Amino acid sequence: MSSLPCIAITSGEPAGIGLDVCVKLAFQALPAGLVVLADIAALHTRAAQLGLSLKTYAFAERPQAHTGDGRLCVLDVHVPAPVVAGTLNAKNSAYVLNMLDIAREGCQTGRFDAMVTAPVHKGIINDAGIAFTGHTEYLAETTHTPQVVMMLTGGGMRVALATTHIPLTQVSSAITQASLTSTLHILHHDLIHKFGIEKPRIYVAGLNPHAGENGYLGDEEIKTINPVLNALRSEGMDLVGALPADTLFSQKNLAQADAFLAMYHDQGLTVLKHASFGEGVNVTLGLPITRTSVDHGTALDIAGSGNADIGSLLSAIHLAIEIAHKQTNSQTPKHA
Ligand SMILES: NC(=O)c1ccc[n+]([C@@H]2O[C@H](COP(=O)([O-])OP(=O)(O)OC[C@H]3O[C@@H](n4cnc5c(N)ncnc54)[C@H](O)[C@@H]3O)[C@@H](O)[C@H]2O)c1
Ligand SMILES: N[C@H](C(=O)O)[C@H](O)COP(=O)(O)O
Repeated sequence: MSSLPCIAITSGEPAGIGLDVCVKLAFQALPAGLVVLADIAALHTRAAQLGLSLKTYAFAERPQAHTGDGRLCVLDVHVPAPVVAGTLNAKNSAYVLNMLDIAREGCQTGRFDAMVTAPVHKGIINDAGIAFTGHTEYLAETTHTPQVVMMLTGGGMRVALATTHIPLTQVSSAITQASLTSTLHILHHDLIHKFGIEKPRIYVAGLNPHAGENGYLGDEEIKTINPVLNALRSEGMDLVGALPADTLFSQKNLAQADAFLAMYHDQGLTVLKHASFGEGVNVTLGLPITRTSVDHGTALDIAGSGNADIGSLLSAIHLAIEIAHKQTNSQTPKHA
């Protein structure tokens, strides 16, 4: 990597606010070269709709430093059907995934140092006949990574998830001793290597009310979670729990935890997004590439209105830059 990381930004679902926040990015200085993947005509149309004077230049090998002077470096990806802000069209779903594939391949070949994703709409991709539950699972599958971990940062906390985009009825059976062990290994490893935390302390939630109340309110803590925590403690991991989820995120614990592990999506993300929505970052741990993302969805209700906040995208880019630098430093041979 040159001293200026090259970050690919996928603009996401074209009917959503991904294009809005990418246009707004042209007016923000950042310490990186940025390449926005989007249909260039759709990007200009959205800029005009927002009343912003956007200039673009085509991506060659490395983008120039992103100075916030109203220009964007764009890798043009053709969108097949007309783009209407706020109105989904399943004919454009393959385009959304195509941008992800180009960014992911670019990270794998070293063309890009990291990818940052603007939001996609899971439903419309499925409507197009493509099974899709999220970027996290899609990038795991397309990089042939058996397990990854979703973690969000924001509001002074990091919250990782033991399960991601599955129905609530499947959560209990999806948490096995093997999956939880692997999740904690990935989380522990990436807190050290991507976040520079020497000895991470991880607070782990139970699954049931009051962490199962000694088995009277559910036995996943006794049968699955606590045996895993005990085994990993004997490997040297600093783990606290399994704790009742309702008091897990107390101010006292926030001050002491490097990360929390929640058992399912809304157990953890409700708390984090309450504290930081609009500034948070979603990062996929365990991937062979660096990927961060916004904390919000496609917000079809405000697409094209000018009301989309760019805060989370900026935070996601800053974290991608930070991780890209850390990865480079850890790969640089130390000379005596
Ligand atoms: N990273 C991602 O790809 C990602 C993340 C979350 C949700 N989603 C997807 O987005 C779609 C819509 O999800 P949702 O409705 O649950 O959540 P949403 O985040 O799109 O919207 C929730 C509310 O927050 C507002 N909002 C969202 N982002 C905003 C921003 N940047 N500035 C100002 N207001 C903003 C919206 O207007 C809406 O009122 C779903 O398909 C969901 O799966 C994708
Ligand atoms: N669970 C994420 C969130 O609430 O922000 C979101 O659905 C995006 O997930 P992917 O990064 O897997 O698309």
